[in-house]
Amino acid sequence: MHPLVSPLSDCRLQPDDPCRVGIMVLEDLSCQDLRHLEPLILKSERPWIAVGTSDQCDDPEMRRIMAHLSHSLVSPQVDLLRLSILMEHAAELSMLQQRDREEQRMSAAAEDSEYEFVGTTPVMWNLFKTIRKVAVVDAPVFISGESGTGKELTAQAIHERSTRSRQPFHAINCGALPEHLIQSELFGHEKGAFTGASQRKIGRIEAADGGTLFLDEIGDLPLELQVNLLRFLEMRCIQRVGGLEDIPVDVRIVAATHVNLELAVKEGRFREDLYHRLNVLQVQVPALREHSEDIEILARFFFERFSCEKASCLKGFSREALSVMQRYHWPGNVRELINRVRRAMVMCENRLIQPEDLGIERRGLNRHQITLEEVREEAERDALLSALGRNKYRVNAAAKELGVSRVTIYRLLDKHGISRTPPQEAAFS
Ligand SMILES: Nc1ncnc2c1ncn2[C@@H]1O[C@H](COP(=O)(O)OP(=O)(O)OP(=O)(O)O)[C@@H](O)[C@H]1O
Repeated sequence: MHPLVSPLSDCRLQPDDPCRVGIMVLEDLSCQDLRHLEPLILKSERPWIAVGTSDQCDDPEMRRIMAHLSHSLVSPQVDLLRLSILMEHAAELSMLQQRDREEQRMSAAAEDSEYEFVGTTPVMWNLFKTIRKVAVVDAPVFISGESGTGKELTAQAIHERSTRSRQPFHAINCGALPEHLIQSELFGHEKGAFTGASQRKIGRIEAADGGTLFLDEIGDLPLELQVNLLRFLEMRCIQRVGGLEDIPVDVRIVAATHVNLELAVKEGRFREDLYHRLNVLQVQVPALREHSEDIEILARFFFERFSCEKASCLKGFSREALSVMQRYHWPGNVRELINRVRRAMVMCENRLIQPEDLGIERRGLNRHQITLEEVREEAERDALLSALGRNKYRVNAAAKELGVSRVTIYRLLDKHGISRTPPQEAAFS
C-alpha cells in the first residue's frame, strides 16, 4: 500500500477535496516527514487513519503527532472489511465536523457583518480593543466623540459583545425629543396620566429590560429628568408617569455626548452625581481626521454598500477624488463621508468619481498636505478639461492645442476617468 501522504502531494490535502478520509502508511513516513506534514494534515480538515504498528510509534515525537493527527491506528495486516468499516465511521465523523465548521463560519461571518465597523489604523484598533474590554463588564459606559464618528455603532458593538446580546438594544436621542415627551418616552406612562394618554405606554427603559439602553446626547437631558434617571440608576426601578408602582428594571446604560459634559457640570447644566454615575467606563471615538488613513477604505466600503444605486458605468474614485477626501477635514465625520459618497454616486457622469461630485471645495482643503505629484495630476486634468471644453470635445482639436497626440488624449481621458462625450450629452443620453 502506498502512502496517500507525501511531502509532494499537498495538493491532495485541500479542504475542498471531495475525499472525506485520509490514510497514512507509517512505514513510509519518518518522524520528520510527519512533522512537516502536520500543518497540512490539520489544514485538510478531515480524519486520518494511520496504518502501522505501535512499535513504529516508539519515538515520543511520533506518538505526540499520531495522537494529535490520527483518528485510528490499524495494523498493516488489517483486513479490508475492517478498514472499510473504520473509514465509514471516520467519514461520518468528518461530515459532522464539516457541518459544525460551516455553522461556525456562518455565524462568525454574520457577527462580522452585523455592525460593519471599518477601521484599519492603530486608533481604531485601540477603539475595538476598548469595546471588547468594556463589553464584558456590566457597568455604565460613557462614550464621547464628535457628531457622526460612530458613537451609536460603538454602543451597538458593546451590546453585541456583552452577555446581554440576546436581549434588546434600545437607542434614544435625548436631544431630539421635545422636553414634555422625554419623561414618558423614557419611563412610560399609565393610561389617563395626562391628556392624550389613552393607553398605557411602556417606556424605553422598561422595554430594554435585560438589555442595553443607549442614551445619545445625554447632555441635552433636562435637569428634572436627570434626577429621575439618577434615581433609576441608584434604585434599579422606575415609575411610569401617572403610576405609583415601583417596577424593577435590569438595564445597562450606555450614554454618549458630543459636547464637553465636564464643562456642562461646571456650568450647572448637568448634575455632577449623575455624571459620575454614568462615567464609570469611558470610550473615546476618534474623529475621522484622526484616522485619515481609513478614509479611502471607508469610501470604498460605502461605495460597495450603495452600489445598487449607482450607474453601471461608474467604477470607483479618481485619484484626485481620493486625494481631496484625504485632505478634507470632515467636520461631520463618517456620517458626512457616507452622505458625500452617496451623493457623488448619483451626481457622477464619468466612470470615476471626481472631486466636484463629492461637493468638496478645493479652496477649503489643507494645501500643506498636497504632494507635487498631486499638483501635476490636478493641473493635467484641468488643462485637459479646459482644452476639451474650448474645442467642443473634438479630440483632434484638443490634442493639437495641447501639443499631444490623439492617443495621448484618449489615454488621459481614461486615466482621469473623464467621459469622451461632453457632460450635457452624457447626462441626457
Ligand atoms: N468606523 C465605521 N465603519 C463603518 N461605518 C461607520 C463607522 N463609523 C460610523 N459609521 C457609520 O456612520 C454613521 C454615523 O454613525 P453613528 O450614528 O454611530 O454616529 P454618532 O457618533 O452616534 O452620531 P451622532 O453624534 O450624530 O449621534 C452610521 O451610519 C454608522 O453606521
